[in-house]
Amino acid sequence: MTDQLAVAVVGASGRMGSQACAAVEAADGLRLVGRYDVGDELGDLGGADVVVELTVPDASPDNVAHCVARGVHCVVGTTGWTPERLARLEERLAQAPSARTGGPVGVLVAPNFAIGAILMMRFAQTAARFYESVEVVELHHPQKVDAPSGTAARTASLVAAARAEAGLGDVPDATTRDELGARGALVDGIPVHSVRLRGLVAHQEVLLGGVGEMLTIRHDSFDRESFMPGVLAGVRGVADHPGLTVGLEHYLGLD
Ligand SMILES: NC(=O)C1=CN([C@@H]2O[C@H](COP(=O)(O)OP(=O)(O)OC[C@H]3O[C@@H](n4cnc5c(N)ncnc54)[C@H](OP(=O)(O)O)[C@@H]3O)[C@@H](O)[C@H]2O)C=CC1
Ligand SMILES: O=C(O)C1=N[C@H](C(=O)O)C[C@H](O)C1
Repeated sequence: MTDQLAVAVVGASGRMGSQACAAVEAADGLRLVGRYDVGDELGDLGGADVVVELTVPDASPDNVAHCVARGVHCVVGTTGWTPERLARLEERLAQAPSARTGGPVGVLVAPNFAIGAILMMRFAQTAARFYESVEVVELHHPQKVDAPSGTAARTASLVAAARAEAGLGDVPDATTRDELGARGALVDGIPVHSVRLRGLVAHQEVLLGGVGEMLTIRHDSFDRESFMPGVLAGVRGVADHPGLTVGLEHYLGLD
């Protein structure tokens, strides 16, 4: 029993948090030691070695700071981690005490835990330099509070970086009037469109256009079960990845 990894979930009553609790309880070598939700005192986190953080963008940075200050590794699925928030977290990690399990603290911020979504982002990154046009369409359940999705924002950033590295300029677009915002949000210059529809879970298309052709890269999460192997991979791997890691791909040999 003692060599089991102790895991606490923050946001434990939520759609993702409740499934993460069940996945941890069912996993070999893991022990669920705490469930925390809004209004709960995080305190010593039940003696957890690793916290899984699945709350809301406004709460996530403080929850993660609490874990880091106590030397507890953290696997973060919550969205809203802007470059500025990530930079502040890196500063905190540089001053963090050693983790309970030995060595420096690790934090994984994973915009998406589903393997297919990680591959979709990687494929889009690879394809980006070959296409003049690219747009991202993300489609989610209507309970989602943030737009665009963390996955879409991350995809757009990765694609924009790949385009810049290849010397591509702005995506072509003759629009001069868009009072209603019909052309979507621009993330690092890439248009991102958010759909909220009853019946959906989490879906994304990356549309890449060239002369006379189009490539569509699509991923669908039909069930939140699709995120759980990634959550568990994060929990098991975070102690071996000190400091800040953004994206589960870095735990999966996709570097
Ligand atoms: N990385 C990934 O693969 C995935 C990431 N997500 C992201 O995870 C996050 C959670 O999603 P989802 O489970 O659907 O959302 P839910 O709203 O279902 O769950 C969020 C939970 O966090 C609780 N909560 C709110 N504030 C705090 C706080 N300060 N401290 C502790 N708990 C708090 C909420 O309580 P209450 O309802 O009482 O306010 C709720 O139980 C979102 O940011 C979402 O985008 C979602 C799916 C996959
Ligand atoms: O809120 C959700 O549901 C999801 N959130 C994450 C995001 O914003 O990218 C991951 C996934 O898309 C599901």
